[in-house]
Amino acid sequence: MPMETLPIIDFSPFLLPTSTPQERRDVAVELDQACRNAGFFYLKGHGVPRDLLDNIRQDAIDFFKTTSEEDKQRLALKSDDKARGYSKHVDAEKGSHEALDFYRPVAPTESRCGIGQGVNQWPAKPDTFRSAVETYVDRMERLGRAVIEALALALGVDVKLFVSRVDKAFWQLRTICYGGQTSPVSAKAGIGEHTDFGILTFLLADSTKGSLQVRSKTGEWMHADPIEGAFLCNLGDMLAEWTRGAYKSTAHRVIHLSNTPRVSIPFFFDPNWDAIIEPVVPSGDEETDGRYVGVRYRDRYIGAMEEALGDVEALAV
Ligand SMILES: O=C(O)CCC(=O)C(=O)O
Ligand SMILES: [Fe+2]
Repeated sequence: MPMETLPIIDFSPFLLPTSTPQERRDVAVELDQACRNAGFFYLKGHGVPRDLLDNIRQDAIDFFKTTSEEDKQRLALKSDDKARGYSKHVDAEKGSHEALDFYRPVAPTESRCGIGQGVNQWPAKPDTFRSAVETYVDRMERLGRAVIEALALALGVDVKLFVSRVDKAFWQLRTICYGGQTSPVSAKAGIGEHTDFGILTFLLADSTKGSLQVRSKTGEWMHADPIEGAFLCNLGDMLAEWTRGAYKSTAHRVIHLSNTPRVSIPFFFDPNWDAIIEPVVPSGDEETDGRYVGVRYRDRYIGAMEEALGDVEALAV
């Protein structure tokens, strides 16, 4: 299936204070359609300044290009939190990659930290990395809330209720590097087929084509190449839960075959750590109703992380 089948949505009329209610509604309807059909769309006119995108992308590229193994290991995930820091995922079948991950800080609730609880570990170099991440995250949280408002408008549900579940979003910012493939291919670079488990993912990536693939409605894999200046967005399992499956949390994977590395930066806009995610749309279909009974986001997150951590090579204590 050609790439054009993923919709490209201009979000600017929703953000502009001068837009009419109808113009805002039109954007909301476009988003709603994309969420019901592909579960993936490109978002342009998002209002995140270009220099913020360029800065974080360049710092992430520089980090992976110049950081020694020793310095990476100093940033390795801590054994309690298991979330924030550097990790190398090695999986011969699904593909391998390395990542430096940042999360909303969460204070430990018990005497010792648990999974997902802790503070970020910042690399010393590039020295602009921390401010690039913090400025970017601040803007991305605003964008995430604005998209949620648009979806609430389209779904005809209480905006305040929707926003109250994401106003302290447990965001995750991953910086990922897929190694360049040598010939013959030694360790396959990539990430196995999965759905994201949060609400919305906003992907920023370098210009590499042909690596990220999305499962289409008919079950075929299609490439989702970057469009400069636009985010590639997809929905996570929590949004499917909210809408009783009307919105699709679509499977995707990365198979990176190029001989140069690829750097990608997904921003995961997830619910508040303690949010209970219950469907917000009325039930209608007796067959599917039983499947959407509500989940506590934190429980879902911890379950998903325990599974994902199976292929992490080393954890620091
Ligand atoms: O690297 C990419 O393009 C996608 C990464 C991804 O799907 C994920 O981290 O959940
Ligand atoms: Fe993903």
